[in-house]
Amino acid sequence: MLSVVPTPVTVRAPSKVNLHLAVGDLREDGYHELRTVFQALSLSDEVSVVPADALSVQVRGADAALVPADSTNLAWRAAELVAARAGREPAVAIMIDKGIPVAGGMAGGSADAAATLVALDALWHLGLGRDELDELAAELGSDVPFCLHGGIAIGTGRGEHLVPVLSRHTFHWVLALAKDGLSTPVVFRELDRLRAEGNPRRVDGTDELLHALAGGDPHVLAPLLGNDLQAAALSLNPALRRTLRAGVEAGALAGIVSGSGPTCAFLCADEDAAVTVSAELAGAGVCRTVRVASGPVHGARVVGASTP
Ligand SMILES: C[C@@](CO)(OP(=O)(O)O)[C@H](O)COP(=O)(O)OP(=O)(O)OC[C@H]1O[C@@H](n2ccc(N)nc2=O)[C@H](O)[C@@H]1O
Ligand SMILES: Nc1ncnc2c1ncn2[C@@H]1O[C@H](COP(=O)(O)OP(=O)(O)O)[C@@H](O)[C@H]1O
Repeated sequence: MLSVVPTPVTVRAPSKVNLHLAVGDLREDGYHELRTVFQALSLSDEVSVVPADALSVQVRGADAALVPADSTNLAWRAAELVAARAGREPAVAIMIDKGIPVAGGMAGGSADAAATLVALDALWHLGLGRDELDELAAELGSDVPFCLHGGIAIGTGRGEHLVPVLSRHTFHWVLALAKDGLSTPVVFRELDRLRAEGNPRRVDGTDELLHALAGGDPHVLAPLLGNDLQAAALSLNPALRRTLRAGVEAGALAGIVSGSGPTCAFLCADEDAAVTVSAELAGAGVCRTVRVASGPVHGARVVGASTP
């Protein structure tokens, strides 16, 4: 008798860089009020789901050993959440192909959570609407809604309220991945400590930055990039100063810490410049490895229902 092998559904989800990240006050719920401009980058994860007897997570890729393969994995939590919403058992095997650095400030776990929501919506033919997916995403983490949407967006609240920003231009980046990750809550706490002690400089408004995005000239955009968490990430990992300097010396237009770090993101003039900067940075010995990426790219999206 022929047995039917289930076909996996595969979803690709992007990483992100915060072009602008203004951190406001600490709220009573333990989160900080944010205003941020996200851009989705081509460095991405792929998540495949297939029916199974019980829920499981497997992770592949260079950083796989750093990712929990249990119920603390954000993809696992996303599967439980969609299953509860659909009133069914989360009986799926989840395979994560990791391209996004772990604990790097590039929303890797959030990308996997967003990808799992989209994959299970497709696998189980749930027909969840945008609003429902957004609501589930926001329950999973502050960055998950953006990983669903992709593109460029302004995020407010704890980052989950999104307004899309239209841009017809592609920007080219080099990412310097660090040896060790930084914990997001620890970086926010360090910023609170620095602010209690003194008055670290805060980023300006976003008007000029949004204008520069519309114009598409990376030379205009470069000096407008800013991140309030950068001072905290540098305080916890002072070696990042050297990485930031090396990227600019290698020819990048500007370098910033991505989100809570420690990945450093360098904006380059064009694709050729990004390749040159990445080669120089790789040889400078200031980071674990380098990647070239571009953005904006789309959010979590089905890329295949392939035969295994
Ligand atoms: C800083 C940012 C910038 O985009 O991203 P990363 O650099 O970590 O990727 C985000 O705000 C991170 O979002 P995400 O990683 O989803 O964080 P969550 O799981 O929601 O929160 C983890 C912890 O970070 C702190 N947190 C997060 C968001 C926020 N607006 N204020 C906070 O203080 C809280 O201590 C919270 O418990
Ligand atoms: N699917 C996942 N991918 C990566 N990390 C995950 C995942 N699920 C849970 N984690 C945990 O979340 C932590 C933060 O990871 P990540 O989302 O990559 O970084 P960041 O919050 O800096 O963007 C990791 O150290 C890991 O323990």
